[in-house]
Amino acid sequence: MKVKEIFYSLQGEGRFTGTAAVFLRLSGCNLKCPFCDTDHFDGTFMSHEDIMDELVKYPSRHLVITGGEPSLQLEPGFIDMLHEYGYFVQVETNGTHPLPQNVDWITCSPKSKNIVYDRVNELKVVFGSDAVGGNSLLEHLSISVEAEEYYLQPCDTGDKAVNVEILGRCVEYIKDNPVWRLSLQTHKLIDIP
Ligand SMILES: C[S@@+](CC[C@H](N)C(=O)[O-])C[C@H]1O[C@@H](n2cnc3c(N)ncnc32)[C@H](O)[C@@H]1O
Ligand SMILES: Nc1nc2[nH]cc(C(=O)O)c2c(=O)[nH]1
Ligand code: SF4
Ligand SMILES: [Mg+2]
Repeated sequence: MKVKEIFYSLQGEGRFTGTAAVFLRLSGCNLKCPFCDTDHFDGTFMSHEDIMDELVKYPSRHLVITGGEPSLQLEPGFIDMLHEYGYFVQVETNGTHPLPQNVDWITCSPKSKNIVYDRVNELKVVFGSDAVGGNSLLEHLSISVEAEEYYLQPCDTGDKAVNVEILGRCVEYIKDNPVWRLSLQTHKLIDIP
């Protein structure tokens, strides 16, 4: 697989915020979101065994596979291998391409109408970027995806004043639509990876 980076941190977003987690960031994506906060372009080709050797150096068995778009590279056999080593496998996906069925937790953050899921574990919608239609991206995309948990994550625009304005609207939106919960990118707040 083409790997951008492997690192150890706390899950900063959504349901497992604050959980010590190993991150496997895979290279490449099929979308070009204008607000994307991640460099996922180059990378190193690694075998499943090479990746496993890196992951087990860290004590947590919560693995977050992200990217880029991990669904473009993940195979069920690799998830089986992770399970044999005791990992709980959470995957961050844009939802445009199916994931192996043996993934433990799907966190879907849609940006396109072409979503292959009717239901995921966690829906995490980026909120408030003009580039994605302002307030409710889901309404903008006119898709419906069911989930166990629903999060709105204010868009990090890189401009503090704009971020504050987006956060204010996000809070008001959640107060009016209480199925949603706030997901802050807490790793950025405390300056960890
Ligand atoms: C970099 S993406 C990689 C996984 C997958 N391609 C996706 O989009 O879900 C990881 C998470 O960061 C979120 N994200 C990306 N750019 C963001 C930004 N500027 N502000 C807030 N969240 C952002 C995405 O929506 C996604 O939930
Ligand atoms: N700490 C931390 N938590 C995260 N949760 C999802 C991330 C991602 O880039 O997918 C991410 C990330 O980049 N860092
Ligand atoms: S789908 Fe995810 S990784 Fe790809 S460009 Fe959008 S936010 Fe970035
Ligand atoms: Mg990130």
